Amino acid sequence: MSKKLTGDVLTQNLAALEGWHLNADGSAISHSFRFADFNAAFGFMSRIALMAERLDHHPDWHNVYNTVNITLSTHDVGGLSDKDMVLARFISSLAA
Ligand SMILES: C[C@H](O)[C@H](O)[C@H]1CNC2=NC(N)=NC(=O)C2=N1
Repeated sequence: MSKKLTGDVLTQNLAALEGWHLNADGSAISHSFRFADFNAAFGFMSRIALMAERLDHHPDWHNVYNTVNITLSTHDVGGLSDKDMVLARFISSLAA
Protein backbone atom coordinates (compact mmCIF):
# COMPACT_ATOMS: atom_id res chain seq x y z
CA MET A 1 0.00 0.00 0.00
CA SER A 2 1.14 3.57 -0.71
CA LYS A 3 2.06 5.89 2.14
CA LYS A 4 -0.10 8.95 2.89
CA LEU A 5 1.64 12.25 2.16
CA THR A 6 1.32 14.84 4.94
CA GLY A 7 2.92 18.01 6.29
CA ASP A 8 6.01 19.45 4.60
CA VAL A 9 6.36 16.54 2.20
CA LEU A 10 2.85 17.13 0.92
CA THR A 11 3.39 20.90 0.72
CA GLN A 12 6.59 20.45 -1.32
CA ASN A 13 4.94 17.99 -3.69
CA LEU A 14 1.99 20.34 -4.25
CA ALA A 15 4.26 23.34 -4.84
CA ALA A 16 5.83 21.43 -7.74
CA LEU A 17 2.45 20.83 -9.38
CA GLU A 18 1.12 23.62 -11.58
CA GLY A 19 -2.63 24.19 -11.64
CA TRP A 20 -3.71 21.50 -9.18
CA HIS A 21 -5.77 22.58 -6.17
CA LEU A 22 -5.97 20.89 -2.80
CA ASN A 23 -9.58 20.25 -1.79
CA ALA A 24 -11.09 21.62 1.42
CA ASP A 25 -10.28 18.68 3.67
CA GLY A 26 -6.82 18.17 2.16
CA SER A 27 -7.56 14.64 0.98
CA ALA A 28 -7.51 15.17 -2.80
CA ILE A 29 -6.26 17.41 -5.60
CA SER A 30 -8.28 18.66 -8.56
CA HIS A 31 -7.65 20.23 -11.94
CA SER A 32 -10.04 21.39 -14.65
CA PHE A 33 -8.97 20.98 -18.29
CA ARG A 34 -10.56 22.46 -21.40
CA PHE A 35 -9.98 21.36 -25.00
CA ALA A 36 -10.99 22.41 -28.49
CA ASP A 37 -13.72 19.78 -28.72
CA PHE A 38 -14.91 16.40 -27.43
CA ASN A 39 -12.46 14.51 -29.64
CA ALA A 40 -9.48 16.24 -28.00
CA ALA A 41 -10.94 15.78 -24.52
CA PHE A 42 -11.61 12.09 -25.05
CA GLY A 43 -8.17 11.51 -26.56
CA PHE A 44 -6.69 13.03 -23.40
CA MET A 45 -8.87 10.79 -21.25
CA SER A 46 -7.86 7.72 -23.27
CA ARG A 47 -4.15 8.37 -22.67
CA ILE A 48 -4.83 8.85 -18.95
CA ALA A 49 -6.87 5.62 -18.86
CA LEU A 50 -3.95 3.58 -20.23
CA MET A 51 -1.55 5.09 -17.68
CA ALA A 52 -4.07 4.61 -14.86
CA GLU A 53 -4.19 0.90 -15.63
CA ARG A 54 -0.39 0.68 -15.68
CA LEU A 55 -0.18 2.43 -12.31
CA ASP A 56 -3.25 0.66 -10.89
CA HIS A 57 -4.31 4.14 -9.84
CA HIS A 58 -7.43 5.70 -11.27
CA PRO A 59 -8.81 9.23 -11.54
CA ASP A 60 -12.21 10.43 -10.39
CA TRP A 61 -13.31 12.52 -13.33
CA HIS A 62 -16.18 14.24 -15.03
CA ASN A 63 -16.37 15.03 -18.73
CA VAL A 64 -18.79 17.43 -20.41
CA TYR A 65 -18.05 17.87 -24.14
CA ASN A 66 -14.65 19.63 -24.17
CA THR A 67 -14.04 19.88 -20.43
CA VAL A 68 -12.54 17.26 -18.13
CA ASN A 69 -12.54 17.83 -14.36
CA ILE A 70 -10.17 15.48 -12.59
CA THR A 71 -9.83 14.68 -8.88
CA LEU A 72 -7.03 12.48 -7.58
CA SER A 73 -6.79 10.79 -4.20
CA THR A 74 -5.68 7.47 -2.82
CA HIS A 75 -8.75 5.83 -1.34
CA ASP A 76 -6.66 3.14 0.34
CA VAL A 77 -4.91 5.73 2.56
CA GLY A 78 -7.73 8.25 2.83
CA GLY A 79 -5.65 11.04 1.34
CA LEU A 80 -2.85 11.77 -1.09
CA SER A 81 0.08 9.50 -1.91
CA ASP A 82 3.01 9.39 -4.34
CA LYS A 83 0.71 7.70 -6.83
CA ASP A 84 -1.41 10.84 -7.06
CA MET A 85 1.70 12.93 -7.68
CA VAL A 86 2.92 10.58 -10.41
CA LEU A 87 -0.47 10.56 -12.12
CA ALA A 88 -0.89 14.35 -11.74
CA ARG A 89 2.52 15.00 -13.33
CA PHE A 90 1.68 12.64 -16.18
CA ILE A 91 -1.70 14.33 -16.77
CA SER A 92 -0.13 17.79 -16.71
CA SER A 93 2.53 16.68 -19.20
CA LEU A 94 -0.19 15.56 -21.63
CA ALA A 95 -2.06 18.83 -21.40
CA ALA A 96 1.06 21.01 -21.75
C1 LIG B 1 -7.73 -3.10 -5.49
C2 LIG B 1 -7.05 -1.99 -6.23
O1 LIG B 1 -5.68 -2.16 -6.28
C3 LIG B 1 -7.33 -0.69 -5.54
O2 LIG B 1 -8.70 -0.49 -5.39
C4 LIG B 1 -6.69 0.50 -6.23
C5 LIG B 1 -7.21 0.74 -7.63
N1 LIG B 1 -7.16 2.13 -8.04
C6 LIG B 1 -7.12 3.12 -7.14
N2 LIG B 1 -7.19 4.38 -7.53
C7 LIG B 1 -7.20 5.38 -6.67
N3 LIG B 1 -7.29 6.64 -7.12
N4 LIG B 1 -7.09 5.15 -5.36
C8 LIG B 1 -6.99 3.92 -4.85
O3 LIG B 1 -6.89 3.75 -3.63
C9 LIG B 1 -6.99 2.83 -5.77
N5 LIG B 1 -6.86 1.60 -5.35
